[in-house]
Amino acid sequence: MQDVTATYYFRPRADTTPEQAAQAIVEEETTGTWTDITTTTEYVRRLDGEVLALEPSGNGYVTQVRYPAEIFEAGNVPQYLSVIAGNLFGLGRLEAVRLLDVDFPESLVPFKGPKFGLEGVRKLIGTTDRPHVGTIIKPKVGLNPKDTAEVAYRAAIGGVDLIKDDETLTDQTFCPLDERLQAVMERLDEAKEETGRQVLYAVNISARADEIVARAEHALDLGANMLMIDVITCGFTALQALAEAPSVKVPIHVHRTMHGAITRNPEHGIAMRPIARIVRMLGGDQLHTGTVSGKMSHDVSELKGDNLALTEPYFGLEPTFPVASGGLHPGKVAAEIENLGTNIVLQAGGGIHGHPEGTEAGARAMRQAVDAFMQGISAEEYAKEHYELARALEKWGNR
Ligand SMILES: O=C(COP(=O)(O)O)[C@H](O)[C@H](O)COP(=O)(O)O
Ligand SMILES: [Mg+2]
Repeated sequence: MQDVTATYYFRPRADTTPEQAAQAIVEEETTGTWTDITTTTEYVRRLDGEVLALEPSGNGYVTQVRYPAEIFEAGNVPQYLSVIAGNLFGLGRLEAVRLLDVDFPESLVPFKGPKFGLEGVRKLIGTTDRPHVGTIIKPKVGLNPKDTAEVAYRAAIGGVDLIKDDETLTDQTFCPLDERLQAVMERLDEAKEETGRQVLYAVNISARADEIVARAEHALDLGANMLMIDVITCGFTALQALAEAPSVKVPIHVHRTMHGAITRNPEHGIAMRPIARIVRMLGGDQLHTGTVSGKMSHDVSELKGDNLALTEPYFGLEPTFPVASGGLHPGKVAAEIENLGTNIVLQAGGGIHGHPEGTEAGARAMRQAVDAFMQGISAEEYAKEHYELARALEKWGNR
């Protein structure tokens, strides 16, 4: 397809037929408006949209529509979104509408994608096939730089591959970014001397758009080996600016805080799928897409498709490493890997720092749960000879 196709679920208002509703979407987003107009000339007609398919689904309908590629400005993602996910959400003739997926032609994917991606991050850590284990420093706010670094050190000694800031921690006075980053990197160097393993630390540089690249460069000067961005609150182009900056030579970890306002309602909003595609196009090396068993609301079949969108061949772009996070602990590891496969970053905040014997033991327990799965042994069985895992299962159970 040379053009863009988008798939929507919708429920029409009582006085509107499904055909009229689908047509209202394509007209609003292409050449039409609510009434006939006198300014449409013949040459404009080639930019009309088209309803390609329409069928009943659940309480409403699913439609696939075609938007001519020419109405898009290549490379301008805010403009893409204004078409595929713009005014249509407010149309009164639709009681609810949800963008499920979008398919762009190659001409509209002039992006370079992830600089590292799944394989690049694996190379940095030195893994080939096992899931990565990450931790979010908890409490999410409050610790000073020294204590943050101590928690990071403990997690690194315990065996995590990745340590990250939480989404609300940026550069507040209780834990200034410079001090925190320097302290954490120093302690991670210390851990490396002891274990020989380099651990990534994703420092959250989320900030106003016109400052984010400078903040990233400053963090890199201070030794950052990974950057983190809250992509929905910062905006997609903030990610693009970071990923495309020649000075940014470390992977970018993408958190999706606020996505629930957009993705969660099964009848209205934007599914995670288009967001995942856009984050990959714009250069996110790792992206949160959710868990099958964690604390955040989730839909397993959508999640599997979202992770596929991050990893399947797509115009030669590197795959983005999917991240499962939110309410995970060692007892949940097997279910996550069974459903999501081994190309996954499994993150635990509470599930590591809540271990009865502390962060280091918590990190060991998570790694042991992954090792057990990779060896085809149940967590319960493995726990018989792995004390930290046993303690974790005792506290949280094995599911
Ligand atoms: O801090 C956490 C999880 O902490 P914990 O491990 O203590 O629950 C993340 O912000 C959530 O994963 C976000 O959810 P999502 O990944 O779905 O965006
Ligand atoms: Mg968080």
